[in-house]
Amino acid sequence: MPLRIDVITIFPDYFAPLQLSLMGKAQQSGLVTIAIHDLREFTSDRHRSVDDTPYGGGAGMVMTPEPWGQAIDAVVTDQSTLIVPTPAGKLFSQPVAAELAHSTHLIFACGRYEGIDQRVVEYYRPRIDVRELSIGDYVLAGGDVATLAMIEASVRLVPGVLGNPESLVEESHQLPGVEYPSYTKPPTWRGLDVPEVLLSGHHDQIARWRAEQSTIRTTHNRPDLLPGS
Ligand SMILES: COC(=O)c1cc2cc(CO)sc2[nH]1
Repeated sequence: MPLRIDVITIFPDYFAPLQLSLMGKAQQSGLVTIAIHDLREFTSDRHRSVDDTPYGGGAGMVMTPEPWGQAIDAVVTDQSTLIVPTPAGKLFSQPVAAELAHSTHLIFACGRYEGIDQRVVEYYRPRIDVRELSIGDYVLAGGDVATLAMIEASVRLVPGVLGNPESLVEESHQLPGVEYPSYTKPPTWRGLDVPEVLLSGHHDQIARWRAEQSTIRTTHNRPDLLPGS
């Protein structure tokens, strides 16, 4: 059963990259089908408007609920998971990507402006799985880039998408923390040598060196990922 993804957005062109590279191949292989929908196709006024001023005042504009209701109703089934990217959401992570990779149908509602009228989430929550997700502690101009990131992170975990599942095995056995540094040919580049141990062929010494490098890097860049932190 291929994973189906429907993206609803006012910027369909943002999703052209999904036709490239790994994401493109995943679609050609039939493992994943991705459809992009222009929210304005679901408006009914002459100006195809999608936003209005916020109740309670405040800066910016809020996306009106009806076009979203029409657009989501056009694709939703009882197997759907509705994902709403928002800075206020739970933090997206590799475990969440793995969950999404094993879903049947994902609907991404890409908001812009100050967000989507909250009643859209309230309306679908009793009917299907609804997840408000952020991709990090910063604010983008809309949910489109967040959706691209979540789709890429999830689709690469769909069984069969990655030609070499070996890289997934390494990833999953990754010690808590960040990855060790990688090197390839040439052995010397602009006077800089590849660490000797990597050319030694001593696999247990290489494994030890890589574990040490991972710990050093994690301590320096991501102490929050160290065990017991
Ligand atoms: C890390 O930032 C996000 O995940 C993010 C998602 C969204 C949606 C926006 C407009 O509705 S702004 C924004 N930022």
